[in-house]
Amino acid sequence: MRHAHTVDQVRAAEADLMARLPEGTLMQRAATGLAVAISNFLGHSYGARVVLLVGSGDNGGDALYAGEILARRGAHVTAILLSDKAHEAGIAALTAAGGRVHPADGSSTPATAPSSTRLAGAAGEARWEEAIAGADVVVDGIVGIGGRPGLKPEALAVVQVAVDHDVPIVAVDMPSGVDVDSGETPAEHVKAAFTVTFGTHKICHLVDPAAAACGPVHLVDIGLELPPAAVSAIQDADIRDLYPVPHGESDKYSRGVLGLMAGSAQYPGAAVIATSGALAGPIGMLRYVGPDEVATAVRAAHPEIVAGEGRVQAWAIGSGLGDELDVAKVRELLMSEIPVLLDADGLKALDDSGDHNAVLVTPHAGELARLLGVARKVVEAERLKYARQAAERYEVTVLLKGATTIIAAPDGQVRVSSNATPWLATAGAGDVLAGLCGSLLAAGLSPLDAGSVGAYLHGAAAQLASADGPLTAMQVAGKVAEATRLLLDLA
Ligand SMILES: NC(=O)C1=CN([C@@H]2O[C@H](COP(=O)(O)OP(=O)(O)OC[C@H]3O[C@@H](n4cnc5c(N)ncnc54)[C@H](O)[C@@H]3O)[C@@H](O)[C@H]2O)[C@@H](O)CC1
Ligand SMILES: Nc1ncnc2c1ncn2[C@@H]1O[C@H](COP(=O)(O)OP(=O)(O)O)[C@@H](O)[C@H]1O
Ligand SMILES: [K+]
Repeated sequence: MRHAHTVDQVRAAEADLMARLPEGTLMQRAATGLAVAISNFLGHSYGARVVLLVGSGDNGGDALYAGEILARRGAHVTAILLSDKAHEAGIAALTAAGGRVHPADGSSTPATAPSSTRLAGAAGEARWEEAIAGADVVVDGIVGIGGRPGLKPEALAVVQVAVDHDVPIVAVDMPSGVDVDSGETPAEHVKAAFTVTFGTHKICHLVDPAAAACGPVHLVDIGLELPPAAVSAIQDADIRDLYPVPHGESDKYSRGVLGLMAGSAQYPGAAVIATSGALAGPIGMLRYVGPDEVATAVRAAHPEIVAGEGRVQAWAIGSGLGDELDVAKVRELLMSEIPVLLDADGLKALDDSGDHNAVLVTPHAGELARLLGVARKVVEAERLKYARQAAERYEVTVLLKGATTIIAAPDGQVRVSSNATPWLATAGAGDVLAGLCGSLLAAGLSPLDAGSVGAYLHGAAAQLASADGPLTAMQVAGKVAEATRLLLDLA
């Protein structure tokens, strides 16, 4: 897993470590990692044109010290101060290494800047706009974990010049302006080509919409000792750890039997597609329960299935169920010992009485909004918050679908999966996911593991099916086995 911590957790860990190290050590570690990442990105340091956007805090300090390192390796480094306050020692270090310092108001000397700044500003001739327009890279050291969401007008104006001239922006710790602890982006923010962060990931690196503004995230180890993560992102290696691989003693029953209630006269295809997803998962057998004509269609597409009720280890209920939903029956199943996955129409059977065993629900933002009685766009803007809220209120594990899929358990654990391709946003893709996650539940995984492994395999299969082009839901299902094989290293 890739772990993310809250700002409070990071500050506490930093305070612990700083108490044991000489002053400035952590910032030097951060700045060195940042300088290395920038020079790797550029392919060279000598002669590179680097512009630093420097805010009032230590995030700007990181940028200034990284600028110093790059300047000593022959880069032309210009710092633009966006605040009257800036990291004085960092400014002194940069100017001593030959870097230039400008205020953002177009003059060459900030009236209230430290004396070291004024000297350097007088030496620097180029106006800041020209410096940005001609830069190979702009370093966003405006704000870090101490930042409030949004950019002040002067910062926005400077960032806009970089955007207008297509200059890539490297975010220090995170793109300035995003909400660090929620991944929300309620106001203007930087959109980075990549992000260099320190000590641990922060929630904004893993949760959209902020995650999308980070680009690839490089983690620099600065030696922090951290508590359990607030949010974790599932990775390739986690599939090897969590996937229920059959062994010599396995038979079709012990591998798990899934009961599927999906499809209707109106949406018969959903049952066929969900079955494809389920059979591509780890179960030994699938029992389809639904209208005869849909069962016939499912059997025609998948002769492996068994139609009709029988013993199962989990239920997947809801994809394309339409008017076939039998709320009383579903509620009865929810109260049994058997884990249940609820998707699409099946979500209508959920109540917040807490009278149920292990439940995984798989809504998209619109369905989650209906469950919580809020507008869809509100959920889209605060995805983590609402996934957690629904998990707590309904006492179920919530898998919120989207470019980044969030899986929130009622005990507060949160995982994310972000390996999907936008081509996956196609009708029926959710049915494949419901079948696959149901299959993992039936094979014995907890709702949290079933949701996170299912979402990750679904994303990996979509990448294989897409190869950067269009795909259909059935093609995604058709690639789940190959994705699983690759991730389990059985290829
Ligand atoms: N604490 C440490 O030991 C380390 C901190 N590091 C760096 O320090 C950063 C945190 O530094 P700080 O705590 O100084 O906080 P920031 O550098 O995030 O800046 C906070 C300052 O910015 C102002 N501010 C807040 N929101 C703003 C906005 N939207 N627009 C403009 N100004 C705004 C605040 O008034 C405050 O003075 C980290 O993100 C990381 O880059 C690293 O050097 C690693 C070690
Ligand atoms: N922009 C996106 N990038 C990557 N994956 C996405 C994106 N939008 C949606 N998805 C994924 O596509 C699937 C769509 O599921 P869903 O909305 O339930 O569709 P349907 O109900 O038609 O099957 C989900 O797995 C979701 O996570
Ligand atoms: K930043």
